[in-house]
Amino acid sequence: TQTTRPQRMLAAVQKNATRGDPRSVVKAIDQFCRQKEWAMNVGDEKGCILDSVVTEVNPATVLELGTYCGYSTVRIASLLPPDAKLITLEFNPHNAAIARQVIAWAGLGDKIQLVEGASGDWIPKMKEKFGIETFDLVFLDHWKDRYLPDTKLMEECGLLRKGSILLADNVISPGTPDYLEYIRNSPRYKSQYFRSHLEYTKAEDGLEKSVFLG
Ligand SMILES: CCCNc1ncnc2c1ncn2[C@@H]1O[C@H](/C=C/CNC(=O)c2cc(-c3ccc(F)cc3)cc(O)c2O)[C@H](C)[C@H]1O
Ligand SMILES: [Mg+2]
Repeated sequence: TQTTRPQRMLAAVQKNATRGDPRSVVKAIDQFCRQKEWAMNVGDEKGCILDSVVTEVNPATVLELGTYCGYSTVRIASLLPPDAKLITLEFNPHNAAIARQVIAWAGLGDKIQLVEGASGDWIPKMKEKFGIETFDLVFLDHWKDRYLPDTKLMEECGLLRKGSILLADNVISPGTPDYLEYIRNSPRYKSQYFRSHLEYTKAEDGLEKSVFLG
């Protein structure tokens, strides 16, 4: 029977990456997407911007919205300090199952908590279920029309503190107009656009980095 793209991506990781070596997992997925099949991972070019933000913030707590196959999950977790925690939300069970295996192959299981469920349901439970006070860094990469409602929900749930960083993928392609309008005009955020390209293509895309001012 026909395999899915996430399954083929996982097979490429298991074939070409070294167990326990997160950067080789990232490299294997990028090669698969460049040489075999495009997939909506943040990719190598925007990934370098993501790396620089993660390194600069050096977060103890990270939330990722939209795991998909775990590419950015592994990329972020590979740069975290020893006791840091990354919680990633994925509501599609098939994607979650693939991502768990990608994360395991990278050997990052103890840094990453993959929660299978919808952001709207789980953001309000972060404190009680995971003992999280606030997030130092949030990476938004799920459905583009959910960036704004979920950001407002995180504000309401007190999950952002003065200095928390929001990093949003795809603010140009596919685009997140309502989120950009809000975050760039709100006095509660200071935003910066990092121009880049849509993963594995020459089309424009970029990441919006926003600091919550409290
Ligand atoms: C109500 C649920 C909300 N809460 C949720 N809670 C938990 N998990 C959620 C929630 N909403 C979604 N997810 C999961 O996150 C993933 C979804 C990711 C979505 N990403 C894109 O659509 C995209 C498109 C392009 C693109 C660009 C150009 C093109 F031509 C084509 C494609 C590029 C990109 O870099 C992109 O990230 C995953 C598939 C999905 O199950
Ligand atoms: Mg994306």
